[in-house]
Amino acid sequence: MEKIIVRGGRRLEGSVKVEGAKNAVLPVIAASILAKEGISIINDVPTLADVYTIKEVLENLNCGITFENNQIIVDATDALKTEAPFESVRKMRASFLIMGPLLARRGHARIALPGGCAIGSRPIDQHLKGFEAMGAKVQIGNGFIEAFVDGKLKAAKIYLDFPSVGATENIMMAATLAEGTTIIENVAKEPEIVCLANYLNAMGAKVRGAGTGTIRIEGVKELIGATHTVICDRIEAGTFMAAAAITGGDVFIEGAVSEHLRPLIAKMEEMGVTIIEKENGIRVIGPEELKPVDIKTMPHPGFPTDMQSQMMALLLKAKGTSVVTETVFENRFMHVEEFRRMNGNIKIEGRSAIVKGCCNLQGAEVAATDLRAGAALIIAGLVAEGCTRVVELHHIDRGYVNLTEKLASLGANIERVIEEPVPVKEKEAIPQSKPAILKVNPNFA
Ligand SMILES: CC(=O)N[C@H]1[C@@H](OP(=O)(O)OP(=O)(O)OC[C@H]2O[C@@H](n3ccc(=O)[nH]c3=O)[C@H](O)[C@@H]2O)O[C@H](CO)[C@@H](O)[C@@H]1O
Ligand SMILES: C=C(OP(=O)(O)O)C(=O)O
Repeated sequence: MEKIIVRGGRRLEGSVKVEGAKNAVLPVIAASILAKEGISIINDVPTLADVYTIKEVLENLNCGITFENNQIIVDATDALKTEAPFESVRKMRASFLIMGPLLARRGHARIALPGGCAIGSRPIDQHLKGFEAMGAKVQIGNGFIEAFVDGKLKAAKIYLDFPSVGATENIMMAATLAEGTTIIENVAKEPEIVCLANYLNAMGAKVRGAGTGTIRIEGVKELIGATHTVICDRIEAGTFMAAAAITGGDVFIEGAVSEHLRPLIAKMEEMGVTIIEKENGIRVIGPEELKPVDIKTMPHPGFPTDMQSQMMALLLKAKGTSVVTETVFENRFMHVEEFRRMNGNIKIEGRSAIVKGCCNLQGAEVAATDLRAGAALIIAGLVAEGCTRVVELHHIDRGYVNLTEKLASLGANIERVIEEPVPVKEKEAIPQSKPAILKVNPNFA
């Protein structure tokens, strides 16, 4: 079984470079199928499992797509198929983002229902409400969602019940080729929405207001392929900020964009972390003692849910009690049980977690319950006594490129290995601190 093994106690120092953002590149790749003419060149694409998944989804739709040297080239000019099977949607919910572009370009899409996942049930009602308002007929059956439109989608005024990132993106993409001007209100304002709007506009779309609460999209006749560079990953940047801070380290995070990280910077400063904002990144200097803070996750520009678990790791080392409230996903506290294995003192009360800091974290065998939880357990492992072994690494590979290597380059004692299960009898003879490491995974060596 593959594991990441962290031995706590090292201070992180040095410089680390952030990749292109997963949550920006996935909708951009989905949007590339809107181009009936010309190719799209997408730069700074991270080599993540999710990127390979969406590449496969596009290949199955009959797109030409190559991925080399962090660049994706998409040729969607041939006739597109309009069906995405369960396999691709099951692996990654963001596959559903092809629904809007397919409806706009082909007037039909049949996509397997995404289903729930570890962090919550994650319905798609707001996406569908938008498509229906634009004239699509939607039906659900046999595990699929099928949507049709007679002729072209028609512009509509749509008010989202919640500023859903995915619904904003899907409806925005669908509206680019609709007849008339669509207005979407109460939309998500995340930097990834702005990144997608910029790409759509480079393709010839007329999208205005991305980054504010209302987006207006004047439909155009057709879109052509364009070149686009995706923004830096603010969540990967935030993960390194937390890792630097918890070890009392001094790390420069190259590529981190301060404007995208305001809520995190504010909370870290409240905790006593020194943040120096530079043009090409952020320097983070951890204090000797972290102060407790309360956190409530909210849509952007509120505190990001995707940083909640990494921040909880940090709060476990703060001197005092903090309250973390999760308002975006109903079930995003799965990591609490894993922190408890590491001697974390956390109590859940409804949507809040009461974190009693300054506990003596201890290394343990723990499981990544989602990609950010995996990163959070590694962060806790950096300061835990002894050895932390993190399993279920496929989650981490969805969202982080070479996380182990990057942390090791900053001085962490961390490695990714394949360990074979030790038979029960032998297990008794092997001391816990010496794992039976058979080989280091060559892909991550
Ligand atoms: C690939 C990607 O970009 N993923 C991000 C995106 O996910 P995603 O786009 O799935 O997240 P949403 O913003 O849509 O979801 C936020 C909340 O709205 C609810 N909801 C959403 C759609 C809908 O039709 N109905 C509904 O009730 C969800 O269940 C959830 O409780 O934004 C999340 C919130 O910042 C991040 O955690 C994810 O990392
Ligand atoms: C929840 C996340 O991603 P996704 O929406 O792709 O599951 C995340 O990036 O933390």
